[in-house]
Amino acid sequence: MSNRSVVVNTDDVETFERDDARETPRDPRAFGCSRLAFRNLAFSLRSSSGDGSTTRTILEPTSGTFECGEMAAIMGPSGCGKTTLLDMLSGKKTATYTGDVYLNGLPRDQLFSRVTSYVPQEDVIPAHVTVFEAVAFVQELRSESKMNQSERRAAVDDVLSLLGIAELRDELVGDARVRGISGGQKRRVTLARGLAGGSQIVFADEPTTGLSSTDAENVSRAMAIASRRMGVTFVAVIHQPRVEVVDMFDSLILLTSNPGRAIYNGKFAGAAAYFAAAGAPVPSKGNPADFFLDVITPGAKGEKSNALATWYQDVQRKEVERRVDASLAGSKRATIDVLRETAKINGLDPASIHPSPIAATFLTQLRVLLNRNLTLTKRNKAGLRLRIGVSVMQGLIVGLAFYDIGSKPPISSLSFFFMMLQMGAIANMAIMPELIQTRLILKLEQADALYSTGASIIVQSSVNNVLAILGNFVTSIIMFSFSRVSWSKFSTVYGWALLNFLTVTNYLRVIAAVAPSPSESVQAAMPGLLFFILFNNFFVSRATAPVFIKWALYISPLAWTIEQIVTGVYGSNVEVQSFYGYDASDGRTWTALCVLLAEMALFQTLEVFLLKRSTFVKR
Ligand SMILES: Nc1ncnc2c1ncn2[C@@H]1O[C@H](COP(=O)(O)OP(=O)(O)OP(=O)(O)O)[C@@H](O)[C@H]1O
Repeated sequence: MSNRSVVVNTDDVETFERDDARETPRDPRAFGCSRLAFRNLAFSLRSSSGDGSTTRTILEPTSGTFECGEMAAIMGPSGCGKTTLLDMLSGKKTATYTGDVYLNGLPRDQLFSRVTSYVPQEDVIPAHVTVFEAVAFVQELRSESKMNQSERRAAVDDVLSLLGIAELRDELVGDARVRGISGGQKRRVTLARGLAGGSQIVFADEPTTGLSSTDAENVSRAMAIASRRMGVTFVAVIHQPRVEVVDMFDSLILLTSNPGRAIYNGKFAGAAAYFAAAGAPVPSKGNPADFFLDVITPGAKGEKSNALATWYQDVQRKEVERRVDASLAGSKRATIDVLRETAKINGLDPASIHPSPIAATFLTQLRVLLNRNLTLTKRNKAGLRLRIGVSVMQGLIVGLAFYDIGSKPPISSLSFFFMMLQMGAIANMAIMPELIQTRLILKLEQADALYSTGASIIVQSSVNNVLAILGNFVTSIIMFSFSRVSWSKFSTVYGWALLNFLTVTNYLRVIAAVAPSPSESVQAAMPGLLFFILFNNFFVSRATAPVFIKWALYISPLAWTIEQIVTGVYGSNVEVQSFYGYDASDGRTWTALCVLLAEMALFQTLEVFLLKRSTFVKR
């Protein structure tokens, strides 16, 4: 539960010794505590070629258990299925697999993500938030209790201290372009986010990979402290660990590859004796983890992977099955009961814990997301400057090209109005890459049940739309001033241009919802934009369009917008009327308004639908 108050000293991490980790007393009840069991988790890939379909086994059926507060490592050679096993355990695997996972004696339910969190290999945190804000964001959204600001701050500071990053609280997280904290520190921030959410089980994919040995040790030490003090269970995929890192773990699942199979599944402390009994004694010198990996890596000198896999089946498998049976025979608690029990222990009203996969109410989700979005926008000064600069430049270039067009015959100002609409579409294309980049963060956060797709779309589209509208307004004002078209026409022209702008924006957001990458999004948007641009009552009008394609003019937002601008500005001009093939009495203002609003709503709905369905993070 997030109202946990972890009493630690800031220098805990420095003074923390390995033996402390094992002996530090903990009271898991206050923090909530869950156990996990899994039976026969297996994953295969089917592929069809000319000779029919073939199946490649990635991981053979594997079972095991994790007790409350256990530090469990999953190790093995590259490609043996470590991440696959972690993803299946955490419920993050998107591909089909077989086997079962049980939480507290019952099959995983839809509240599983309220008591677990997943720390991915990459640290996906917005660059412009501070370390404190990054952690507070998760804490606030996953919090089960109503805390005031200072309690909240204290709870976040506790977690930062626990992970030894309290002194970084006001530093920006950063990325390749924004100066921020180091890779090892960022790993600890990601772990802090996992813990701040009150997770009882944290799944971590290679939390120490790519770090200096000191950083790797600090990260695993931080996990060990959280595990002992808060009863958090860690299941972590570990690569080539140093002795100091290995020593933090209680248990080990060793897998070999081709295909992925279990070699060992038990206490770390018992592994050496087990390997000795299996005919692979651990040398007295050196890191036992290195030895285990050497001896189970197919192709490595002296490896015994097949013999050890057979040994596992003959000797240890039954014992592991018995552990699974015992775990399933123990007390059975549904996740909602676990959450409510923990709430009660912490002095909260259990009835206030609602059985939804997302802990925060919709209003809280909106508020927290809006706060972050505004903060990020304010801090990204370079981005803001670019937006303003581009808007002004666009206005100046088009304005100069159409200088004094207002004093020319009406028919010649049509291309000016058309360009005004075009500018909106171009400005929108520029923000698509940004939309797609933030989409990855949103998707990962949604997978951790921090907030709903609906809440993120509402906040993201409103903040983006306000900025885009402001930029478009600046461009339009500059263009209009240069054109010297009468200002009395501005509200008509700009009003319709704005509606068109929002419709096209929503169309582009649909594309951004499904496009695999920023560059592909621009390509994918082209056919639709071309359609709008071509069937716009300007290049192709009702007077000139072939009969079989006239319908296009009835669904293109640009066609309706240009018609309304032209009838609004030059309604009684005969030359304009004959060019377009309508007369001023057509007066289809309400129809145009309804078409544009309906398309806007349709695109918005499509975006929500597609974002909910699509899995950008394929596992
Ligand atoms: N959804 C999937 N679709 C296709 N292949 C997959 C999928 N999931 C896993 N694999 C394949 O299964 C194999 C094992 O992958 P996994 O990431 O679990 O291995 P690993 O032991 O974690 O490897 P490494 O240590 O190199 O990260 C790889 O060949 C991977 O490409």
